[in-house]
Amino acid sequence: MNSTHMLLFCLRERLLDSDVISLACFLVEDLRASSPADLSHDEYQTAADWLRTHTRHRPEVAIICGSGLGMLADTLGCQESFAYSDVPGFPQSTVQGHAGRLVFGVLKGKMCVCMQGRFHMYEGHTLSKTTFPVRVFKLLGVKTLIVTNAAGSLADGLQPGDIMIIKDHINFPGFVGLNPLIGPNDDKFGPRFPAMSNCYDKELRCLATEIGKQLEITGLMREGVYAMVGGPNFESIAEARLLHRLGVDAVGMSTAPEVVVATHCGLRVFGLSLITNKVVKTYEDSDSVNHEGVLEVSRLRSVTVQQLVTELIGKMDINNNGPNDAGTKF
Ligand SMILES: O=P(O)(O)O[C@@H]1C[C@H](O)[C@@H](CO)O1
Ligand code: HPA
Repeated sequence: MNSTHMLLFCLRERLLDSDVISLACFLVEDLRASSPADLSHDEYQTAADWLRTHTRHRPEVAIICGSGLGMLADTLGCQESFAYSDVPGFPQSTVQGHAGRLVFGVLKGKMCVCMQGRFHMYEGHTLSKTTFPVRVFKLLGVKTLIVTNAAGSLADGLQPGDIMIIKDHINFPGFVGLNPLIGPNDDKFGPRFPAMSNCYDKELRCLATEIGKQLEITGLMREGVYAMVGGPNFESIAEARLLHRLGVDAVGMSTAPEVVVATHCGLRVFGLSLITNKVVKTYEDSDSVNHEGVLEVSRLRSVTVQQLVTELIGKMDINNNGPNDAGTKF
């Protein structure tokens, strides 16, 4: 059932009023038109070639830093960094807590590249721009992508400061046709219909849990399902209740498109959410979330996240490309 069918179903079942349906159909079509896979292979290649000529680093692991988690990049040794504005094709970061730098370096003997700041759909970037760096990383020879984000908790067992290892995601924008893979498929990157049932690598999730035991932080860690909503507003109480009933453990405004594109091109993915707030689910609760509070919790826990990611990179088998890799095509 596509989004228009879904809206018509709601109308028939008298779940929504006809004016709301017309407006929603209009918005869905409008959003679809603004986010096709509109970049050519050459545009990714140009960025990758530019980076290859400007650095001698040849990264195997890429890390995307979530809100307030940019200091992950500070731990890299032998650093070389580039402002996004200098790299051909890279969009600009516009969100506080996302510095807008690409940092190359070495962590535990492995060559890494770190995005100090990511791109979000709500900033007005098309989804192909939002996920642009992921394909550039693939062209640079990256095999594993680590995604981190700040997220609100819907699960009773997840408190601010906890770390949720992402087991799976719900890509809500994808339900209404906002998917970075929409448009002509670039077969050089991956298949028209990629599977998403293995997108968060099981071996890396197990390894992270083991590392959590060694770091004595198991009390802070659990696995869960992350849901991406479009943002930029935080959830209404009715939306929070809906997400909770759907089995979502943590909600945020990023990550899913990056993981879809990474899985499409055969990258192995590990994801974690730093829980920065409880999502308000009752009308009696006078709490409300704000971005400054999100950044504060992220920064307070960033050393722990840094230790977990560093140990994970140190212990991961770089030659295991995970179940989605159909062989490198470049
Ligand atoms: O980039 P992430 O997903 O970590 O950022 C989250 C979602 C919003 O961009 C912001 C809200 O505070 O943090
Ligand atoms: O509660 C939240 N909702 C959506 N995105 C978020 N990012 C941090 N916290 C949240």
